[in-house]
Amino acid sequence: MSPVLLSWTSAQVRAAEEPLLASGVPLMERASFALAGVAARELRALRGRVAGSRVAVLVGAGNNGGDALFAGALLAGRGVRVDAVLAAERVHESGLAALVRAGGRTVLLGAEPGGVGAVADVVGDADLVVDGLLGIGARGGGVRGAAGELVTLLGERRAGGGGPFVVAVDLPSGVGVDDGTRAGPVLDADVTVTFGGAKPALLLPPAAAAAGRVEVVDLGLPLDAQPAVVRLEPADVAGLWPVPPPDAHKYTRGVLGVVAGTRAYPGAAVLVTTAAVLAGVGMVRYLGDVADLVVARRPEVVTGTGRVQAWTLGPGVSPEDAAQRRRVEHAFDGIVHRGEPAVVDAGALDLLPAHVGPHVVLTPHAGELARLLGERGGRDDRVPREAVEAEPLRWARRAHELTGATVLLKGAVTVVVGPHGVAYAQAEAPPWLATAGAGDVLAGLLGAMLAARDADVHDDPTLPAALAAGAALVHGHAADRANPGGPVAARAVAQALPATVAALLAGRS
Ligand SMILES: NC(=O)C1=CN([C@@H]2O[C@H](COP(=O)(O)OP(=O)(O)OC[C@H]3O[C@@H](n4cnc5c(N)ncnc54)[C@H](OP(=O)(O)O)[C@@H]3O)[C@@H](O)[C@H]2O)[C@@H](O)CC1
Ligand SMILES: [K+]
Repeated sequence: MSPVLLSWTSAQVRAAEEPLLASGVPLMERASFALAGVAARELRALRGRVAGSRVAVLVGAGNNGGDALFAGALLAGRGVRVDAVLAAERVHESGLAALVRAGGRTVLLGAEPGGVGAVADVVGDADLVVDGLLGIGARGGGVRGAAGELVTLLGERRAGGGGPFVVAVDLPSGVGVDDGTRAGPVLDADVTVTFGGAKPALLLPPAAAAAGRVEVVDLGLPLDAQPAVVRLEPADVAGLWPVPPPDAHKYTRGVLGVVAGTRAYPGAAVLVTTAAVLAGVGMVRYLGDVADLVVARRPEVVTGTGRVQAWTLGPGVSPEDAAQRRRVEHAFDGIVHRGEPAVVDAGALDLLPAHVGPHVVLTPHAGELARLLGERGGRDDRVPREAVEAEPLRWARRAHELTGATVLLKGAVTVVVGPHGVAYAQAEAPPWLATAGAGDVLAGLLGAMLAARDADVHDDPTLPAALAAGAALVHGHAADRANPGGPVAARAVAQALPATVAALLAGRS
């Protein structure tokens, strides 16, 4: 078992398994053995024993159902009472034979007196459910037919706090495998045992929330293509963070220009500059109307124009404010003509030039992304905020296509897309981080990273996406460090940055 870091699409997984299957490698045997091991471990945790417990196995028409049947057979062989619910007339033949041989019982969904409701009662009374309805062969749109009804009934039980522990086979059934959508009945899981490598749905919102804890079973698949979606882990931060060399001085560590805040929203200026200073940028140059307040709060900040390596533009800026608007537009000059990297947030999103490069990182939330798509795209791009939330990867990609920028879409899981198909999904943010000013801290933190690594950003157009994902990770960890498991104010998140970065660099986080 390894942590979930990389995910591959169903097509990539199929391509990787093909040569192994052709040479007779028993992939299903390995998969179902590992699956049965996880189920047995969970039963022991739940009931204190394996033998004598009750497991319901949900079996779809494909190989996902085959995995579940073989695992069911192994569990039956260990004294578990196994009831297999067959959701299709034809299921994996040798899996079914193995289950029956081992003493498992079967019910055919739809043929039972009492209908789906009666089957839901049997399943609901089990200690543990093995969900083998759909795997990478799922076509999306949720689980269809009677199995979909069963999934809905089981979901209602879970929502009511009841219902058995669910172990999903490969994926929670019903999710969009490659796009992370949940557009119909989905069986939410406590644990997902996924084979070969993770799939995008296990990392991407909104589907990822259905997966529970994800365990990857290594099947030795030759997955050497670029992963579809990546999740950075804490150990990756050291490779991204601009650790100063011994001969560093403030200019080599980067100067970040900040256009943020107005008299009406002065707090954003303080939060952005505080975060950038505490993230260790060489120098912050603040441009705006609340310089006195900024300097009073952060005496390290300088004011007035001058050379910068990167920009953070937009927090607390209203495009109607003529002076701030001019400063943002002036900064875009350097960004477009000299290639200075930039974070473009909030009010500056409305002032973005028609086309920029991936050295510009947009940091919208779903509502802002919907607005940007509506203004810059065609008729099909005019979607409400809810559509962006339902398919964040798709719409972040679309915004990248339309603008050329790297896009960091904020949410409970933050999605980042860049050029050449790179995509990240970071889930570190505790729900407490959904608070005013948290985005300003992220914008300052990411600006500091871009300022210090501006030369590398010129050389590698995919680096801003990695830095943005790294910033999201650091941001989430800082919130946790500021107040583990409880409410947190944006300023406290900024103040936690130095210790958070030190812990991540030392491998203590
Ligand atoms: N990767 C690996 O290395 C290994 C992979 N293995 C396992 O194989 C799994 C993939 O198996 P698979 O290809 O047979 O597809 P799977 O998801 O079981 O079902 C396809 C069936 O479902 C149906 N169906 C589709 N959408 C539907 C919907 N919304 N609602 C209802 N039905 C729907 C579809 O019907 P159709 O739409 O075509 O009419 C078809 O009949 C994989 O996830 C893993 O568990 C391991 O055994 C070994 C190692
Ligand atoms: K499944």
